[in-house]
Amino acid sequence: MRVDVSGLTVRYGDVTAVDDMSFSLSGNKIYGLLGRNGSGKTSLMSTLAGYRRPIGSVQLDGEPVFENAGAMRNVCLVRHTPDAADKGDKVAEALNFGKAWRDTWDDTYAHELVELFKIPLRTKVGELSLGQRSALGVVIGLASRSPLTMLDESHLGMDTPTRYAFYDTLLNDFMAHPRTIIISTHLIEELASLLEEVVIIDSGRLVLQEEADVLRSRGTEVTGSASDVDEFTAGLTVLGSKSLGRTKAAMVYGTLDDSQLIRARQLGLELGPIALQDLFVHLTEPVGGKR
Ligand SMILES: Nc1ncnc2c1ncn2[C@@H]1O[C@H](COP(=O)(O)OP(=O)(O)OP(=O)(O)O)[C@@H](O)[C@H]1O
Repeated sequence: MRVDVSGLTVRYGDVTAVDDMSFSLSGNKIYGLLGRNGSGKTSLMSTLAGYRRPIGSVQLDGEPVFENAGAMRNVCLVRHTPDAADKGDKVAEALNFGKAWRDTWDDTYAHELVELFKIPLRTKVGELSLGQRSALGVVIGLASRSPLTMLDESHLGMDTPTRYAFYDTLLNDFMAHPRTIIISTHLIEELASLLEEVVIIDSGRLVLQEEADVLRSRGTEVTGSASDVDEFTAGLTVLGSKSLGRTKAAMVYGTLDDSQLIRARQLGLELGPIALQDLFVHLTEPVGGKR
């Protein structure tokens, strides 16, 4: 499903959560929506799901989503907890709700996932542990097979092995059933290999939208003897560095030109990729104010 956002603003009283944002997603990819706390991710996704009237325009496959039941049936937004379900409902009832609401729902898959994540079907949603509630959200998101599926930090409560099982499951299911999946997360490195395209927002504004590989290629880790690394990185944008004895590794932002690559070779420096997480930190406003 294609997503077109144009001049979108979301306000809560005096607070502008999304500020005149425009972008398009061509669809059928796994997108990472990255942004610091309070940057507007949830507000943006709620608007994409048609939960609030947009100031500006939000179109899914060329149709406005707000007050458009047909378009909304093609969207599944899972937040931190499965809000589709009443907390007094049992898990099985929550799944039935998903099935009733979504034409693309795969009930057999939903029950496979419930088993995989060991979610007790007869327990009330409100009585699940945090991790089980997160897993239920993820089950609803995946089994919905919605053309636009948005997972808003929905895996946050899962422990590490469960999160890794979720990442594997997500990728396998996406490959079998390509659709537009938008995931917001603060655990960027864990998810980085799954993301095909990245949208970074900050203070309600779009910072960049880029293929994940292209974004990664914008940074380089330079490793070698501390003095050589210092010489090489003088005048470059260094995002951070770490030292071990006389060896130093510095993260450099920006593409290196041919002469810099030759110099690196002359100095015997090792050049490697940089973590998406480090680029993200650089591209968004630091804690405490402007860079
Ligand atoms: N219901 C609301 N009423 C008033 N202000 C709100 C409301 N929801 C969000 N905001 C404000 O809008 C801004 C964006 O919040 P939003 O939840 O969209 O950000 P987020 O990127 O999802 O944050 P986080 O990563 O912390 O979940 C914040 O300043 C927040 O305080």
